[in-house]
Amino acid sequence: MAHEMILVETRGRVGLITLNRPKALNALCDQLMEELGQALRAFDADPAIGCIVLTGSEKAFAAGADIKEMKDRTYPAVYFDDFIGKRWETVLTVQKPVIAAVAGFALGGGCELAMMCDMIIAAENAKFGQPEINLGIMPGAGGTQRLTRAVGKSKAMDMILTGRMMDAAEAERSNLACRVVPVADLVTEAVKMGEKIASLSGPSVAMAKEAVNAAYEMTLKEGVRFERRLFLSLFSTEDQKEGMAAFAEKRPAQFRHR
Ligand SMILES: CC(C)(O)CC(=O)SCCNC(=O)CCNC(=O)[C@H](O)C(C)(C)COP(=O)(O)OP(=O)(O)OC[C@H]1O[C@@H](n2cnc3c(N)ncnc32)[C@H](O)[C@@H]1OP(=O)(O)O
Repeated sequence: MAHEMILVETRGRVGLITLNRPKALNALCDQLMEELGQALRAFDADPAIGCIVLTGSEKAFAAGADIKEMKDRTYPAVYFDDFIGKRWETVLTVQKPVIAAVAGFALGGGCELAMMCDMIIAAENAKFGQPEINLGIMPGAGGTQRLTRAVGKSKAMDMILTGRMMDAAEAERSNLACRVVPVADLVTEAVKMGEKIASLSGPSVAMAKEAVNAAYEMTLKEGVRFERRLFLSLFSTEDQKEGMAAFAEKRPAQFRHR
């Protein structure tokens, strides 16, 4: 399907989605979020794709929800439209890993969207923030929860209550980003990481992702039990037989994602 606000391409087994609304710094309007949801669902359903990279421009990953679009909305309108919920959370339903490759501003909903992904690679110029407080609102797409889990209460309070931005080095130090790379290398590095993941067994990658994400929602005991169930179930896959046989035979594994 044709998209106006995102670019969709494939690089080997990696699906690359680029937010492409440069004049508005990739502000996340309803249409953009609909298009993003469609692209994510399509890549998730495509057996030729093993990992997804989501990126923006050099200046902005995304400067948040579209303030001009939402400023005159009423409470009944946002309530009955399930504003945020139904359009924003598709990324959370994707079984394949999603890497956020962030350059420039990742603010408000932009930071929240990046945090909904499975990991964040930051370019050296990345700036993360939850500046909603300056607009007389607060984060509404998971920022108070995911930022707090990532960087801890004190730093999350600092950012959310003052609107202060965090640069890439601080984001890596604070566990918000898994690595920092030069701006010019961002997409190449993210795709390289995506290709590595996509070359591995699809079922084990998807289940490992599910188990790590479960750590946010379960007690340690429940999470370990959940992990054990998934781990044992992988002995029913061809890829487990192939991966272990390849090790024993000292040759590279040929995973078939089943
Ligand atoms: C999801 C929720 C519930 O959590 C809510 C939110 O996300 S609320 C939004 C939170 N984000 C912000 O408050 C950031 C708003 N933007 C800025 O503060 C600045 O634009 C900046 C610091 C990111 C960049 O500043 P600068 O380089 O000076 O560029 P600008 O001239 O300000 O912006 C260029 C152009 O983009 C438009 N723009 C930027 N952000 C948004 C936005 N979030 N929504 C709509 N439009 C946005 C800006 O208006 C400019 O366009 P023109 O007015 O020149 O046409």
